[in-house]
Amino acid sequence: MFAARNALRAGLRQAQQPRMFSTSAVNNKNVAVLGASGGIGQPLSLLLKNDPLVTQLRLFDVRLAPGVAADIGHINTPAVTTGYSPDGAEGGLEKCLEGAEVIVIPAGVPRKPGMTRDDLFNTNASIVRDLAKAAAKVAPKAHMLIISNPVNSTVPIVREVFKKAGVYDAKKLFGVTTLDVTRASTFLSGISGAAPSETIVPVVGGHSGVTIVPLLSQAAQSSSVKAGEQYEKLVHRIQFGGDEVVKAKDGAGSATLSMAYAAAVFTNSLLRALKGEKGIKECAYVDSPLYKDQGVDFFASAVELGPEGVKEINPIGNISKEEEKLLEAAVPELAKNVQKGIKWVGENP
Ligand SMILES: NC(=O)C1=CN([C@@H]2O[C@H](COP(=O)(O)OP(=O)(O)OC[C@H]3O[C@@H](n4cnc5c(N)ncnc54)[C@H](O)[C@@H]3O)[C@@H](O)[C@H]2O)C=CC1
Ligand SMILES: O=C([O-])CC(=O)C(=O)O
Repeated sequence: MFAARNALRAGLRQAQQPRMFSTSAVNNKNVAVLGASGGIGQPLSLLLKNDPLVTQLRLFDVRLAPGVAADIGHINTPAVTTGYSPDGAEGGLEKCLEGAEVIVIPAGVPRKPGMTRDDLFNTNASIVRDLAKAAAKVAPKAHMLIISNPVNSTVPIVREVFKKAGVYDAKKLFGVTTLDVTRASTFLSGISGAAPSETIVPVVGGHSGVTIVPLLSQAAQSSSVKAGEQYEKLVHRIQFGGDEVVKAKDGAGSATLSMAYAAAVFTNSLLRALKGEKGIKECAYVDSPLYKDQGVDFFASAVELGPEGVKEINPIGNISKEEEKLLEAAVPELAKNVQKGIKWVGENP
């Protein structure tokens, strides 16, 4: 009977431990989420509260952030959670950003059916610019993780804001493209039957339609995909996975839960690298030399993360003829997206 009771207690104790991310290291990381009350922001904040590497969790939104923080703050994990709104008692955006080491930005409007990510530019460009301005002022050394679409253009906007403020560090700016990698893994494992955790597909380029280039030939399970129709359908599904969710949500927005998961995974990888863990790689959209000669200042590829952020940008590696064609289509489109962001913020500083 005692044995049974002890087992129950042990089980409960285990159930009460924060799970999902593994680490036992002591840490001290201050993470801010801007746009924390939204479809992505809320589950992302929940997942970050469950990440033992986060010790301070600062939530900002133009609405509801103190409420979200009060709710999440009751979870018995170490992160001390505080909510900030523009006119709240805790102080506004700048107060939220004080001391932030990692700033994750899912603020902005999502797509509705029939829209492209680029259709969000007019609304989201100024939201991201203003949040970046505050970050450049209050937390200039923070790592910036940009989720707001169109990522291909919002990330260059953040760079220009930081450059103008004289605080730009290319190693610390990331467009979060982890959802593309997550989808590629899920969809390929659905075909091959291998565990998703063992199905790793680098996805390079950018984060919209044809700029999303899955390098299926580099996955261990690549031979399970038949050349021709099956390959083309898989590539299309990875490139347009976002549309699948937008259509299914039928006007109520785009991917939020899978995106929150993907951003929490990326943030955890970065936090582990910042505290010195070696050999951590993620695909991310970064200031990259790979296609700069073609006007593409930012490009997603596998990046080794280190204590300063980007440690090394890996080359694309060996790719198939099909993937070469996908890259040929992606690069000019990406160049346009990058230049659009730079031009806009130049005219709207
Ligand atoms: N990078 C990626 O892979 C993905 C990016 N996204 C993008 O993420 C963005 C957010 O999507 P959802 O969370 O679904 O939208 P949502 O509308 O549910 O949430 C956005 C939140 O941003 C807040 N917000 C608006 N202006 C703000 C400001 N100036 N400061 C702080 N907060 C502000 C809103 O109050 C709202 O709570 C969209 O642009 C969407 O396209 C979505 C999925 C994947
Ligand atoms: O499709 C969208 O608009 C949201 C997004 O970026 C994604 O789900 O990949």
